[in-house]
Amino acid sequence: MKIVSAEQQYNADKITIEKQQITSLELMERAGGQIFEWLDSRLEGVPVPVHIFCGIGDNGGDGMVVGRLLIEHGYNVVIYVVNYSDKRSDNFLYNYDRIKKVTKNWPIIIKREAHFPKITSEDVVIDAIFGIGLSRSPEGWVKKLITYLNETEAFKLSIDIPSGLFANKALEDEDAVFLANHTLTFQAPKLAFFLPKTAPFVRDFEVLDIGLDSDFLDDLKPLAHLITLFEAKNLYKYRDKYAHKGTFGHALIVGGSYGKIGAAVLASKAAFKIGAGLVTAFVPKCGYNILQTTIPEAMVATDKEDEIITNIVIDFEPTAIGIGMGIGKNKATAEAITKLFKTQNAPMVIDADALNILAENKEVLKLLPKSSILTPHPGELKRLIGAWKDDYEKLEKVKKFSKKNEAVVIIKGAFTTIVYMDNLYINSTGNPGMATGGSGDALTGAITGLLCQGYNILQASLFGVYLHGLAGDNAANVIGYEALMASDIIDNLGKAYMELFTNDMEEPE
Ligand SMILES: NC(=O)C1=CN([C@@H]2O[C@H](COP(=O)(O)OP(=O)(O)OC[C@H]3O[C@@H](n4cnc5c(N)ncnc54)[C@H](O)[C@@H]3O)[C@@H](O)[C@H]2O)[C@@H](O)CC1
Ligand SMILES: Nc1ncnc2c1ncn2[C@@H]1O[C@H](COP(=O)(O)OP(=O)(O)O)[C@@H](O)[C@H]1O
Ligand SMILES: [K+]
Repeated sequence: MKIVSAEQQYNADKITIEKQQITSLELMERAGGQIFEWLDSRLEGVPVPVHIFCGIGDNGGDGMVVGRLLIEHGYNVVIYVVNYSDKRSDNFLYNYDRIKKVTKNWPIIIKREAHFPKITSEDVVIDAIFGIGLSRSPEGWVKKLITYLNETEAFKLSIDIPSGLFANKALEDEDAVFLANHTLTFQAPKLAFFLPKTAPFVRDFEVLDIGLDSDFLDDLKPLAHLITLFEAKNLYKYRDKYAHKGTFGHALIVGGSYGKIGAAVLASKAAFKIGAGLVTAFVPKCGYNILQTTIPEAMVATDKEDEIITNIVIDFEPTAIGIGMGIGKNKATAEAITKLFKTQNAPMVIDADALNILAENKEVLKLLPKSSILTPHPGELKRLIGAWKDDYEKLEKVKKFSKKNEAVVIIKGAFTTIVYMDNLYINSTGNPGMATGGSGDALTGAITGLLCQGYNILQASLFGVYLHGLAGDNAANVIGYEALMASDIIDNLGKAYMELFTNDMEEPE
């Protein structure tokens, strides 16, 4: 699914109006109508008090449409005009006027703090104050209104975007943003919905299809792609009936040190569970028995040292390499990585301490093989590219890094973001239960296992992150967030694959 900029959204509106020969009022009616239907199907006629706060732009116009439709259907609605300016949009004015025809209760004008209404926890608050047209952070009494509404315990629904957030620009004042329980956004999600500083204001969101011109949307280069079930399914490579284990490659997992052999175990298991044909784990000597007993399917090669990796010697040609989990930052280990970079041609997934070694030794970074995949969490990323002033600068810095090194960078976290050259991809699966030791090791193993099966570096990154998150979601559905451990993610990878096609297998009605 495409994530578009505010400018692209305005262009899509404009082109749709031209091509479908409709007025912007008709488009607004469509948009407001969708919000109404969403509400009506949930409220089912129950007249809970609904307070709609409308700004004076088109977002406010949407709010007026929703208000009118709710009133027409017998709901208990109070509409407010958040009158922060006298420059009311035409669409707003027209829909403001139409309220007169359906009720004697004319919208209440709010111009100062004294006008703020009482809201109870039983009420519904709809935020139609600012949409994607916000040009600067709300100030004065409008900011106070937003803070006031945030403090109420009512259910809070934002139309298009929580007021105070910019669709694709850094947040200026986090105290001036509506804190929505749910956001209903038009046609395409906004980038702000996925970035660490702004996503918490959106919480849950749904995209409402308002029928904008599909040719225009298909052709445009979006700000980012959201990876959903649809995209994941398209990535899947079917298995040939006559395939043999050689078809699915040989993964080399280089990980572990004394006390952290489990990292290599998790990555090796994940490589198998995602479908690698063969897996060899390269570990310090102390890991030999552990690997052989925990994963009998894996082959094991060991370093000459007992506790750390100092020289990676293997007697086969790996299809892909996953490296870094639990290896530590010992000088000899850094040297072993340098040598591996110089001698190996297989694509590599570089994680954890291997990333820290890269960050601390710019000479090693220079040797980073082209077409590598780096999987930093935000802490590791900061060490690699330096600090950033906001989420947008971070993404620009990572794009630059990706281009310079021809590498895929996977920024892990909620809404893991995959950066390749100038392109951004945002993952839609995963949950806070996955914030647990070892889940990153499982991801590295999974991506390595996909590379082994012929997925290219971008495909393996996107598909691996999606399946890893989906497996985590499946696990959380059964055991909850708290009990979830990295092994549960790995155990659910098979189910995640199957879920890709669950709907396809259902009998047509
Ligand atoms: N154009 C269309 O056909 C459609 C537009 N839609 C709605 O239109 C919205 C965008 O509408 P607008 O472009 O009118 O913009 P908004 O309604 O987001 O409005 C903000 C208005 O206030 C002004 N403003 C911005 N920041 C301010 C601040 N801090 N203090 C005071 N004033 C400020 C802006 O100049 C703008 O006119 C979308 O988010 C969506 O809800 C939908 O109805 C779908 C169709
Ligand atoms: N709140 C969250 N929502 C979704 N995914 C998460 C969340 N927290 C962590 N994850 C995922 O779990 C993994 C954690 O990786 P990492 O931080 O490297 O952990 P570790 O080093 O313990 O293995 C990443 O894939 C990340 O995207
Ligand atoms: K809004």
